[in-house]
This record gives sequence, structure tokens and C-alpha cells, in this order.
Amino acid sequence: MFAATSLVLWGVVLLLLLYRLLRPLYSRPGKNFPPGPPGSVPVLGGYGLLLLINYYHLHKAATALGDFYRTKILGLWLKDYPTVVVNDLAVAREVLNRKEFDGRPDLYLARMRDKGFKLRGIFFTDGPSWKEQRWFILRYLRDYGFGRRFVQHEAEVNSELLELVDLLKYGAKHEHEKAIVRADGYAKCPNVFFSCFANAFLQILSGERLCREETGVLYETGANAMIFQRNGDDYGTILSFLPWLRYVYPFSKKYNVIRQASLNVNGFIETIIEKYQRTFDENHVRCFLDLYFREMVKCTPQDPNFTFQQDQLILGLVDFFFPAISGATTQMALLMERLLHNPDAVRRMQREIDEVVGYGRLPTLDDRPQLAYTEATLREGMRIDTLVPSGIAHRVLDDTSLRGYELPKDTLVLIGLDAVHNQKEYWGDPECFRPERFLDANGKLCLAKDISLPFGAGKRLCAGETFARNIMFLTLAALMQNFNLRQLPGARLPDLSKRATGVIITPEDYWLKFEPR
Ligand code: HEM
Repeated sequence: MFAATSLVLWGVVLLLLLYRLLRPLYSRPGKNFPPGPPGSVPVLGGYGLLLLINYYHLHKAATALGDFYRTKILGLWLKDYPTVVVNDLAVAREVLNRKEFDGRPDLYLARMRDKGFKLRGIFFTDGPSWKEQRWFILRYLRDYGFGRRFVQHEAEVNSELLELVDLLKYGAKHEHEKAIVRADGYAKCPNVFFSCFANAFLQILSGERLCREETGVLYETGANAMIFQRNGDDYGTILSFLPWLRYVYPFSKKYNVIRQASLNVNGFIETIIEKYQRTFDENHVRCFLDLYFREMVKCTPQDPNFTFQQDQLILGLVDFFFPAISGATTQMALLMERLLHNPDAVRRMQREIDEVVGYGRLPTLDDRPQLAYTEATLREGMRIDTLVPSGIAHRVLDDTSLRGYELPKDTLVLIGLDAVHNQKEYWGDPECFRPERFLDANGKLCLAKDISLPFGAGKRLCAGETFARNIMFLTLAALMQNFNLRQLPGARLPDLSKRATGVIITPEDYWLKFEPR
């Protein structure tokens, strides 16, 4: 009798355990959550499913899953997070412009960027601290030329571009440049852009840039930033969902690589900060850094309400420096590959630049309205090679609804920027590289035709959009004015379908000759 009772009891316990294990398979987050796979797949949830569908390109896996469920608003669980992936342009615009979607999730990948594993900076924070830091940094960087026309900064960028042209035309002058431009003239991409783009930002930040002899550290820091970009993924990596895996090989290896690369990038920014902090004088403001130090003096370090603190400054600046050195440069490298496939676009840009600018000087932002085809080419490059394929994850701040679906507070929202840049309904022939799509009948740039969202939109709009667009335009125009693009002898055209997806889309490092015209 006793044995039978305990057997029944064990049976009940087993059933309860099975129920507990399998229940998530069928449960959905909320009554009317967007369509998607049935509940949480054990252990990793929808993240595991996405990995199974397309291990290397999670944004493509999400699009395939959306197609399977015939929805552009896909609902799934990423481990414990209810998650929505938006793959429609109109819905994406709506989400990005509604303030209930302005939060950021607390992902371990984001914490790994900070020495003390805290959420700091702009990218991965929300609430009052995010608002305050974003506002302060943008407001005061602006005074030194960030995000607007500023004669002094444009002159410095012009000198920086002349050095890039010199490096590409006449080769390495300094030892560290030999790893970037080989003796036979081939330049490593995206690395060849690191110094120029980083210096353009440093100039705004500190009023100084590194001279050519000193730029070795910029190439090294750029390479570290690329390690983070390539080893992370657009959903936060498996470490964000099972952080304890950092103790288990081979995840521990990935963890160490990402962590070290992040700390190296932070380390560079710390050296810049320390240099100015040593000689800080409250009564004599030299640059943006001094303005921030002044706020820090007013704060009590222990007071959690004051956010002008050292770790906040480091990560806040990394959030600007990091995309400048690794994001915008990668976009340039993607564009160069794209142009190898489209020599007509190169010829057309060259004709336009020859007519408008000639050869005596580099193109400037004043020339931009007349260089409509060059501008359109850059915009088309950003559409077809969407740098940040899933945007940066947002978080729902309060229970809300979206197009008839109910989304609970803390739902993660990913905007499928790559998917919306390839929606046939909007673009007709999204697979074609066609800069003309942004021009009117008179060949003028028609901004109304550019409905792409490479920088997102709304309150979380990329904080570096204008800076990025300006420096990329100037670099593209300078390169087209001075060079033709040549591949290594015997090399095939790059296979654009083989690009890797990390946090951003990256090409493999490749060698390209900028052959003087
Ligand atoms: C081609 C170059 C770039 C592209 C395509 C790009 C794209 C993006 C995207 C898609 C986001 C996320 C928007 C969202 O959350 O919905 C973002 C955020 C951000 N970007 Fe960029 N970006 C680029 C370059 C830059 C540069 C050069 C900087 C700074 C110098 C920068 C600074 C930032 C910052 C600080 C954020 C976080 C904004 C926030 O969360 O409030 N980006 N960017």
C-alpha cells in the first residue's frame, strides 16, 4: 500500500515537472501577442530557434520566421524576454516615434562593455540618466561642430582627408601604416578609414587630433572595436540570455574576446580623458571635456541621482567614438565592395565631381547640393547594405498595443531595418543597386523619395547621424575624385552574400587598390 502511494506521488511529481517544462511551449506572453512560434522553446526560447533557422544571420532567420507565420510583426520569446520583431516600414516608423517604445533592455552584452558591469552611457540606458546624458553630450558637442556645419571643423576634416589621399597615393610613411597600406599600394578595408574617422570625432571632443606619426593607436583601437562588432550579434549574443555560459568553454573564449576588446576601446578613451583631466582648470574651458568635468565637480560621486561621473563619461564618449571608428568606416568598406560591382556608378560620380569641383581642391560640404548623384549613391549604399540589420533593441516601457496586438511592459522590440530596406511594396526592386531611385526628373536629390531608416528615427535616432553622413560623403567624394578602385590581380568580385552579421554587417577584411586617376 505504502509503495503504491509513493509510486502515485512520484508520478504526480513527474507530471508536474513535465507540465512545468512543457508549459512554456504553448504559453504566449499576453492574450493577444503577435503571431509567432508557440511559446518558449526550452532553455533559449526563440533565440535558439533563430539560431537553428539561420545561425549566422539572425535578422534573416526572423524574416523567414515572419514569412512562415505570414506576419510583419513577429512575436516570440527570447529566453525570458517576450519579443517582437517589426519587419514593416510603416510599423517601424510608428514604433520608433512612440515614446512607450523608447526603453532599452538590460542585456549582459551591454554590461560587458563597462569595467564594473554597470549600464552606463547612451546606447543601452534609458530613463532620466539616458535623457540627461544624451542631451548634455549632444548639446555641448554641437558647440564644437558635432551635427552641424562648423568652418573650423570642416577645415580639420579636409586636412585629415588630404592625409588619407596622400597615404593611398604615396603609401606608408610610418611603420604602423605598413600594416594598412602595403608596398604594392593595396589598402586594407575597413581599417584604412579608422584614423581619419576617429580623428574627425576627436577633433570635436578635445579640439585636437592625433598627428599622422601617432595614429598607430587609432588603427589598434579600430581593430578592437571591430572585434566587438564581429563577435557580438544583433540580438545580444547567447551571453545575454545565459550569462553563466561565460564560464563554459567555448563561450568563455568568446566572452573574453568581447570583454577585452571593449575594455581596450574604453582604455583609449580613458587616456584622452585623463590627459585633459590632469590640467583641468574650472575657469578656463578648452573643449567639451572641460564642460563635462565642470558638471562632475558639482556632483557627489555617491549620489545615485547625479550621473556626471567618471564611468558615465567614459561610456558616454565610447558610445560616440566606437560607432565613428567602427560603424561609419564599415559602411564605407561595404560601399567600396558594392562599387566594385557597379563601375557605372563610379564613373557617374567621377563625372559629376569633375564638373562641379575639378581637381584643384577636395570636395566640400558646400558642393554637396551639386553632387546629387554622389549623395544618392551613399544613401543607396546605406539602404542596400543596411549596417545595423536589426537596429538596436528597444524595450516597451508600459503595457501598450501595436496594430491591434497587446504588448506587455518590458517586451523587447527589434526593428528589422534590413527587412524594411528590402520590402518590395516600398522599393519595387530592392535587390538592385540604383542610386537614381533618390533623384528627381532633373537629376536633383529628392529627399522625399528616401524613406529608408538606416539611422532609426524618433527620440532614439542615431545621435551621430549628421556627423556620419557628412564624413562619409566627404570621404566618398574625395576618393572618387582621386582614385579608381582596383582589386588584387586575379581576384574575383567580392561575394556580397558572404558578409558576416555581428552587431553590424561586416565584410571580411579585404585589400583594395585606390589607383590614382
Ligand atoms: C553609417 C553609420 C551609422 C549608422 C548606420 C548608425 C545607425 C544607428 C542606429 C540604427 C541606431 C539605433 C537607433 C535606435 O535605437 O532605434 C544608432 C544609435 C546610435 N548611434 Fe549611430 N549609426 C552610425 C554612426 C554613428 C556615429 C558616427 C555615431 C557617433 C559619432 C553614432 C552614435 C550613435 C549613438 C550614441 C546611438 C544611441 C542613441 C540612443 O540610444 O539614444 N552613430 N545608430
